Amino acid sequence: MLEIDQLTRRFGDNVAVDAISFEVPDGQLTGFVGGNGAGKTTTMRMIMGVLAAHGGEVRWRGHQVSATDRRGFGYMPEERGLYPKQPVLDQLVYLARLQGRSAAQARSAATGLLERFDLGSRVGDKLESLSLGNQQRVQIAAAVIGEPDVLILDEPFSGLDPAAVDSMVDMLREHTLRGVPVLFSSHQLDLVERLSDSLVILSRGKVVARGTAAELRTGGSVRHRLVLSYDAGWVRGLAGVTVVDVDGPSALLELGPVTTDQVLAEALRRGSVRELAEVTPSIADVYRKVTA
Ligand SMILES: Nc1ncnc2c1ncn2[C@@H]1O[C@H](COP(=O)(O)OP(=O)(O)OP(=O)(O)O)[C@@H](O)[C@H]1O
Repeated sequence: MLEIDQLTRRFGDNVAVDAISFEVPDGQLTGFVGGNGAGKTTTMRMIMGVLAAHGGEVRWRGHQVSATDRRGFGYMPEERGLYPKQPVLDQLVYLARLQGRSAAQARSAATGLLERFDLGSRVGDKLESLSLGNQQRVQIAAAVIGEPDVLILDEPFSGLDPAAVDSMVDMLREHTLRGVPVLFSSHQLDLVERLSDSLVILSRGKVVARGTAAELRTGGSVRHRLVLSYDAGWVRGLAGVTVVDVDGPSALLELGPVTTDQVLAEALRRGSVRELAEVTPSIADVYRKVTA
């Protein structure tokens, strides 16, 4: 398990990452979400040691992470790490050699990955000659080629079409099955909800929510949608109810001490009721609420 404990980073007066703590459990895909400037890239850079922390620490398997540990971490940086003007195969072979593979092993691992990503015919091409989506695949290949102990991926899915996302996720799942903790950042909440075993939501340098998608969805107050055959404005005066929204005959409510039976009875007393149902918030709803 990778543990982030009270990690802090300032740039001048700006506290970009403010004493954040969370875990990236073994064998899990942890989605790291937050708006522009929330501090995701800065956190990942501190995890990788490319940026110094001003407080807190990163622990790997219970001890403070060392440079040697980090050599076993696969990293896809925001600025992407590969050389645009070099052939893709050569770059992957070079990286695998740095991880201690023999020339033959490195070549076979690199070729295997490129073939898997449908780039078998492009191995000799310069990176910059590939489409952006294919460049992205090669960047991900570079992060995983050393069979890393940990994977830190900054926006790995940006620019990928849905089929490419699925094939990347299948590949990442092979690493989580080996027990590897994977932390990936993304702005695509639907994707994060679908892929992640757990989520960490960052806002203005602080962790504002974390847990599985199910925990986050049900952790907040449960809401109910009430749809009437007449105007729902009267619910504003109903004791024990917080009115989130009223739009003509429909209302979104958070029930306090009052029960659904009581709301239903009151609504029926006034006219007919079309619907009273519990509403499960989406991760996007949860995100909007915790980052507001
Ligand atoms: N090298 C730097 N010098 C000064 N300020 C920086 C530097 N790097 C990041 N920051 C600031 O730190 C804050 C966090 O930025 P960071 O890039 O970590 O956010 P992010 O969540 O990755 O955003 P995005 O989703 O836009 O990539 C921002 O206010 C940013 O301007």
